[in-house]
Amino acid sequence: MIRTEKATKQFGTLLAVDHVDTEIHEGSVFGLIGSNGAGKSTFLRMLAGILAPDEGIVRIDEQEVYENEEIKKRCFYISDEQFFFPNSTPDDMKNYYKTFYPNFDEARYRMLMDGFGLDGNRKIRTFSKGMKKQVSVICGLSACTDYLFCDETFDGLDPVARQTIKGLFAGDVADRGLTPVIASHNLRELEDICDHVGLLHRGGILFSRDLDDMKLGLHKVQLILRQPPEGDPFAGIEVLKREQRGSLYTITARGTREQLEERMTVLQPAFYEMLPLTLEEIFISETEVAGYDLKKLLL
Ligand SMILES: Nc1ncnc2c1ncn2[C@@H]1O[C@H](COP(=O)(O)OP(=O)(O)OP(=O)(O)O)[C@@H](O)[C@H]1O
Repeated sequence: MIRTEKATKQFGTLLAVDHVDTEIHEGSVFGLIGSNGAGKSTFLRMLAGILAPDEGIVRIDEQEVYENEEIKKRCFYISDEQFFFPNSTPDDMKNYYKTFYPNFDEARYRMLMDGFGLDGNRKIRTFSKGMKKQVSVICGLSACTDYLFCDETFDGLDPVARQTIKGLFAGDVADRGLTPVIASHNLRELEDICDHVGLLHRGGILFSRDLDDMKLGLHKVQLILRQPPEGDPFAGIEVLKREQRGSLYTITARGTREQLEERMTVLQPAFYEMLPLTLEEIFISETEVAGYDLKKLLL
C-alpha cells in the first residue's frame, strides 16, 4: 500500500505539493487528476522515489520510498517526458531495465514489441512520439513491478494502442495485483479504468474517493417547477452549480439519489430527471467550487 502523510514539495518559494494525505491500496487503479500546474507530476515523482519530500511521509508498505533501492525495484515510472539513453534502441533500454528489475520478463517484452510492430534494434530517436510512448509502456509492463506510475501515458497514443494498453493494464491488475497510478487530463480514459480518483488542486488534494462513491454522492437534476417558488427551492441542499431558464432548473448538487428524490417529492415539479455525471463534470464542478473557473475568460 502507498501512504502519504502531509507530503510536501517546494521549489523555491513555490509550494508544488501541499501536505497531501492519501492511501492507494494494492490492486486498485488510481487516477490522479487536476488542473494544469496542480502538482500531479511532482506528486507522482515523489511516489516513485525520484523526488524527496521536503516535509511529510511517502511510504510503500511502510517503508520510505526515496533512495530505497528495494522499494524502487518494485516501481516503474513512465514519465511524460520520455526518458531514453542518447542514441539507444528499445533493446538497449530493455537490457538496462533487466539489470535493475529482478522480475523483468523478456519473453513478454518480445511479444509486446512484435505485437505493436516495433523494431527493437532501431534507434528510438527515429521513432514517432506515439511509438516512443509505446516503447516506454512495453518496458513498464515487462518490468513486472508491483506499482506502475504513469504520467499522461495515454497522451499521443492512437485509439487502438490506447485500448490495447488499457486492456493490458486491466489484465495485470486482475492477474498479479498490479497497482497503476495514472495522472491524466483524459478523464474519459480514466473513467474506463480507474476505481479510485484523487483530485489535486493547487498542490492540495481536494478529494480522494472511489469513483462509484463519487458518482453516488453528486447528481445533476433537471426539473420544471409548476409555479415560481417562494424562496430558494433548494435551500438546505449543497448546490455546486445552478442554471435557470424560466421554470426549467438544472442543478448539480451533493447528496444521494434518495436525498434528492425526497426534495423532489416536496417540490412536486411538473417534471424531473436525474442525470448521471461524468468524471469530467465532477472535475469541473469540484474545481469551480475551489475557485478554478476559466469560463470567466470567455465572457
Ligand atoms: N523542477 C521544477 N522547478 C521549479 N518549479 C517546478 C519544477 N517542477 C514543477 N514545478 C512547478 O510545480 C508546480 C506543479 O507542477 P507539476 O508539473 O507537478 O504540475 P502538473 O499537475 O503535472 O501540471 P500539468 O497538468 O500542467 O502537467 C508548477 O507550478 C510547476 O511550475
